[in-house]
Amino acid sequence: MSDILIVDDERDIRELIGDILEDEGFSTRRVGTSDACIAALSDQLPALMILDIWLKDSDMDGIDILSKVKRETPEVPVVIISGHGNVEIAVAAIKQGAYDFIEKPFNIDQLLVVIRRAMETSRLRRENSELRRAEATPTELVGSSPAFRSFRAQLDKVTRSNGRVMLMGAPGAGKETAARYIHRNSPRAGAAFVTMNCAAIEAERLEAALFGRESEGQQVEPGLLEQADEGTLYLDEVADLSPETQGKLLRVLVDQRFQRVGGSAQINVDARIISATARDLKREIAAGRFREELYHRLNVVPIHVPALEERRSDIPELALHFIELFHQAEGLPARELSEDAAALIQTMSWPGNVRQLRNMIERILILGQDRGAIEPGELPGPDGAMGAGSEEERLILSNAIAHLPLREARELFEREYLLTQINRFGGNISRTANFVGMERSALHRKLKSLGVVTSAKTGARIAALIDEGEP
Ligand SMILES: Nc1ncnc2c1ncn2[C@@H]1O[C@H](COP(=O)(O)OP(=O)(O)OP(=O)(O)O)[C@@H](O)[C@H]1O
Repeated sequence: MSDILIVDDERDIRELIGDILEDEGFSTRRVGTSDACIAALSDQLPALMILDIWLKDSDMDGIDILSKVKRETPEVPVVIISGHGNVEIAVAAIKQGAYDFIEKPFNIDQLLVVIRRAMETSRLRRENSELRRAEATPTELVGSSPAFRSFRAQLDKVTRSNGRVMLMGAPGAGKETAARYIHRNSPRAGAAFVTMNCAAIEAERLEAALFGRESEGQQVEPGLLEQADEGTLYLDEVADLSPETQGKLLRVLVDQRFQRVGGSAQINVDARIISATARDLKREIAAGRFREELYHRLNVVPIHVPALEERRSDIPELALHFIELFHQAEGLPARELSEDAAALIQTMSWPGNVRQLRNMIERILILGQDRGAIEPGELPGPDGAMGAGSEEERLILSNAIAHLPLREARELFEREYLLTQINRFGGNISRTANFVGMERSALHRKLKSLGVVTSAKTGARIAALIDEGEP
């Protein structure tokens, strides 16, 4: 049954609204002050709140309560009751996130219509966001470059064990995605995957968040560790834990059990811990910012998550994957990637890694053409590109290539040189070939042999061929 919290300082109005709603099959809780309202909210979140703007004998008025609710639990829809002549305030409340307002004196039908609509909208919004979350979480890890395959092989190995894993990699490289992959393919897949962002949590709240809370006569609030029982707890950005919270976490890892805040019983849980960091923890330890013992406890199996620059040939395949994802989930146009665009995106710099690529694709699909292949002109300009070949840079590179005796080093420079030139010519293979004095087909072959994919569709196949050709 849907629970509605009614907040009004006038008893008659509270009781009237409450009785009407109960007749309609809703359950209600009724309070007259801001303190009672806050207590009711922390006791249990309602499905909807009806809130009077003016509250006598209260520390907070309706607008203060509204902003607290929208900040802390935005999923609870709030319908404002305003007195006659307070419409301006009610409109301001809507701007702050209230769903709608009803003006006193109101008629019952109008009240019921607003409430039913608010409930329906909030249900749809909840379903949509759950759907989106499910769709935004890839069911597979996309990538077939040698670097990515060796990374995936390491993940596959640890899925079978139960050991703690530390994922180290640049922002947006796919650490959480990798952690979810491990969980989903492990014997723990049937239980929860719970995440805690260590950078976002304050030291005072960590204990309650991690261990939960209980008090006499009140409900027990299980913490993240308990929620992850038999499943996996993902600790994101562990390097950002304050020294104090590092100590607390270490204690749990050592003792393997804990007490809820306010409770006395020892609780044992079986949660696998996977942690992640974008920072160099050894350096953090040397600088005295991270506890070495915690590092060793968490870092049982270290896995490096390769940045996009270490696996450029995966970029077109990932771009196509995101086009398909946004097409399926959001109805955005299902476009192709032109050969030139596929070449160009491999030369760009991607400090935000897969997330940046994903955002770029989303932006292009929203703002760009409705159909046809994505062309280099739709990609971000030189600012988003790798050092786009100044004349001086080109000379340095070609001199280096001309004088380098070692084949491997020569290939490396050649690759960088060719990438720079493709970038400079906006991904246009013909113009690049012309400039570097090669036939177009020869340039294609050369790029393939250097691990640069010139066709998005065949990208995976080519990467596989290159991989097989490697020692
Ligand atoms: N191999 C992959 N295949 C498909 N999608 C991926 C892959 N790796 C990452 N993504 C997508 O890229 C985005 C960023 O990935 P994720 O959140 O896992 O990165 P992260 O390294 O945990 O980021 P942060 O450093 O900010 O915590 C997500 O939308 C994720 O779905």
